[in-house]
Amino acid sequence: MNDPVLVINCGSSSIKYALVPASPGEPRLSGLAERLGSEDARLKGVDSEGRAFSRPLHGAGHAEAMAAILEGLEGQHPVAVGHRVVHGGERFTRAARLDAAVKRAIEATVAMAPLHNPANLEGLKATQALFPDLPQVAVFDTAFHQTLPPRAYRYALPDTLYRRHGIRRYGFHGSSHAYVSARVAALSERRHGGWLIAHLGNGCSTCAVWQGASVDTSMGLTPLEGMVMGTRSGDVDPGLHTHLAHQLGWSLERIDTLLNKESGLLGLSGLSNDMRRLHQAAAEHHAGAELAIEVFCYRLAKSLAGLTCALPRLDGIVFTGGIGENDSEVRARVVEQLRHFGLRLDAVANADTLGGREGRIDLAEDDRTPQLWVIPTDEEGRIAEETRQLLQEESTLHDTN
Ligand SMILES: Nc1ncnc2c1ncn2[C@@H]1O[C@H](COP(=O)(O)OP(=O)(O)O)[C@@H](O)[C@H]1O
Ligand SMILES: CC(=O)OP(=O)(O)O
Ligand SMILES: [Mg+2]
Repeated sequence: MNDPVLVINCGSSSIKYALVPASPGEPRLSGLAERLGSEDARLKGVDSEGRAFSRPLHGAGHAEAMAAILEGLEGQHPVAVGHRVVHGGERFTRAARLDAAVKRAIEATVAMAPLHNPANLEGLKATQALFPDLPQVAVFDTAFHQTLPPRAYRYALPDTLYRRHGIRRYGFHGSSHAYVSARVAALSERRHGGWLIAHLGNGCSTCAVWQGASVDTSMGLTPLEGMVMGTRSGDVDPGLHTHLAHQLGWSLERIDTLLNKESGLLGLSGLSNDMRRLHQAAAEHHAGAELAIEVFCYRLAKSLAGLTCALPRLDGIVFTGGIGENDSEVRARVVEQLRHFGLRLDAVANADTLGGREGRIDLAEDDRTPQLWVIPTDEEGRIAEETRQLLQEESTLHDTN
């Protein structure tokens, strides 16, 4: 493998990794350490011979899991490490080399991404200890959305909260929205027009992209705002907090846990945060699962309809993430609820586009009907690319000085 970049995406209870080679055609080593901190912790992935593996990690935390991941990468020689960092505040409009000041800035945003940034910092620490000589780069989820205009990023709150405390919409899943919007512009003759992206994984967000730049997005100050997610509520009445505190005596910590970990698909269904499981249960008429899927689709359609206001022209909608890439039923239901936009779903292509395949799923024949696309996201590829770019620019700068 030539000059690969090791990409680390440290979540609250998992670490995803990929060794991304310089040439796009070459295979990648990749995997996932999941359920960290529990007895069921496991490491799964694909080894250098392309064989799938899965082994227990028995109670491993982030540091032990990272050591196990690196053990599996023995004999590989990454040239750099690119880290996904979820919150970069207003300071980071692009990737940054990890030095002490950048680390302090990431620490300062922990309060705004409590599920994500502490885990990202754990990942940084572990890889720096294991790879002290490699350049490490932070690639921020928020950076792609730094092009939002004030009408999209300002909340209707007193000015000082923004000016002094940075309270505004930041938006997340930037590497995914950036990759997918660039990919659809390369695939469609409509190029860098007006696109809506629906990133539907465990976290879900929508984004309006005009001429390659993010102009509005559903997530906000934190990755809790917007759509229904696996365990996150998305939008609720902001009066809910006071209501729960006054009427039920709930603490802020309790409310935070409710909204981040016990809500969304899990809360509505009372069953699972996993969309596949919900479809199985809905097929057996589980009322909670049916309701969870219905609310999920309706809220997604509503979010996409709202985001059309951010675009001078709607060229199309792209679905991505585990649900967006695989769930033809969710796609069909969302498209049906957006019928006012004249969308025409190709039911056969929709049913066939699964399992990491990209393609168009509409029957639009004229140039006014918005197109519909499925494009598997590649956050790791994008993070590796940005890491490489930054290091190349730094070395060019170095050479000319
Ligand atoms: N074939 C499928 N049909 C429906 N949903 C799926 C399918 N495969 C994966 N998913 C759903 O995708 C979600 C996870 O998405 P993913 O992008 O892998 O998450 P993450 O945000 O952790 O990267 C889960 O809700 C899972 O059930
Ligand atoms: C920001 C965010 O929601 O990320 P994830 O989907 O990885 O939880
Ligand atoms: Mg994913």
